[in-house]
Amino acid sequence: MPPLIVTAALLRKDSKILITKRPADKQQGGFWEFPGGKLQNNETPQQALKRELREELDLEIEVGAIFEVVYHRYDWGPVLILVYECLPLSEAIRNLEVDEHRWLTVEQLPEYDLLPADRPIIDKLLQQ
Ligand SMILES: Nc1nc2c([nH]c(=O)n2[C@@H]2O[C@H](COP(=O)(O)OP(=O)(O)OP(=O)(O)O)[C@@H](O)[C@H]2O)c(=O)[nH]1
Repeated sequence: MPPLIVTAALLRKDSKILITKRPADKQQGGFWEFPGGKLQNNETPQQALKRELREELDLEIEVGAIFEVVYHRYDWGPVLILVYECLPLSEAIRNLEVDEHRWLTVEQLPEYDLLPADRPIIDKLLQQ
């Protein structure tokens, strides 16, 4: 089975990174993650990220360089996660499709239950 292509934003502000909590009723609900989502139809990854951040958080972003690519097999199938460096273009965030959001230092990330596929991303951040 080909992997599900997913985009995720490494959104940085004042040396902190944004994580969001998946709603309980969603697949893998209750886990924290880097905001983003699946690629739709003809979208580029950058377009998908911008759309997802708008839908989930009412936030406009600038998408920068790729930070990491993660291949992970869940029991329901594989995902390929494209993680991009991103910057917020405004201050306010609304929890439209997420339960909560937090700005964390890299050191705080391991204290949160992030999705299993995100482990290599956290490790890379900790190494830098
Ligand atoms: N956005 C995001 N997805 C992740 C991360 N890590 C990870 O394993 N995933 C997986 O990638 C998939 C993303 O799907 P999603 O359900 O969030 O995407 P979406 O918003 O387009 O979904 P929907 O339109 O069905 O609600 C999920 O299976 C999720 O488990 C992450 O850090 N960020």
